[in-house]
Amino acid sequence: MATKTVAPGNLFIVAAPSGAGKSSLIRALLARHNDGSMQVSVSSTTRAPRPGEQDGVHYHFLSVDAFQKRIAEGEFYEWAKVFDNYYGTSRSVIEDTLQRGIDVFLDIDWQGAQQVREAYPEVRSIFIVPPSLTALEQRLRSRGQDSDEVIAKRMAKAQSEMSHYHEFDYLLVNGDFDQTLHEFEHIVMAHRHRMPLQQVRYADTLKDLLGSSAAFPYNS
Ligand SMILES: Nc1ncnc2c1ncn2[C@@H]1O[C@H](COP(=O)(O)OP(=O)(O)OP(=O)(O)O)[C@@H](O)[C@H]1O
Ligand SMILES: Nc1nc2c(ncn2[C@@H]2O[C@H](COP(=O)(O)O)[C@@H](O)[C@H]2O)c(=O)[nH]1
Repeated sequence: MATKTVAPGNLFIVAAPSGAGKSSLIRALLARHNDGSMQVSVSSTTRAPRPGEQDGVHYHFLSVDAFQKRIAEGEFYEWAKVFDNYYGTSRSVIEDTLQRGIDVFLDIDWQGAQQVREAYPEVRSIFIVPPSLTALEQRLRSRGQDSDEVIAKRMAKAQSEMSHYHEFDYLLVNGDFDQTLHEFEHIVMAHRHRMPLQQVRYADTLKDLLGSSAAFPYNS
């Protein structure tokens, strides 16, 4: 019997200065598409878990020795040192997941994004910025999970991280969360269905105008 071939999934990078809201946006998008068609990659890190973070769910928490051993064994698709800790994406998980036709989101920094673009030119990358530095600091504080020292370190790095925005395919300003989520979803759906962004943006209007004859795979 012939085996059914599955079109590979799409790979997306979502990067932002810490606290701009990329994890929240990915989480919200996945909640809207909870049919198993998309997944966020669980990175490995040497950072200490935050309160409530679970090993294998939020990150795979590793010692520095274990992380370096994995670097030497070529287990990471990309890795980088961010805020004095190592972070990396598992090669086998990404390749297997894409192979099964599932879209994968990488919540990674600009250094990792550069490595992924080299390895996988088809990747689409989205950069998220906050509406202001004041809002960024407020978000880091309201998240309530990092010490003043950690927040100061992340704020000190924010502008140099944002200077890489032009390396990305799309830029989103995360002011109003729901609005940004909509824009994020439009980008993802346009890429997934190989449609021009405008066509996906006007999906609801076209559905109203054309009714059931509008062949839209996109449910907003
Ligand atoms: N548009 C928004 N308006 C107000 N608050 C927001 C918005 N988007 C996200 N937040 C809040 O900002 C905080 C930081 O968001 P989140 O953890 O998603 O950031 P992040 O970019 O993933 O940070 P990190 O890189 O440190 O993981 C959270 O408390 C989140 O609820
Ligand atoms: N290059 C990579 N960067 C990563 C990865 N996983 C997370 N990150 C980035 O690190 C910072 C800090 O994250 P936090 O959880 O400590 O707040 C943030 O910019 C993440 O996007 C990774 O696998 N590779």
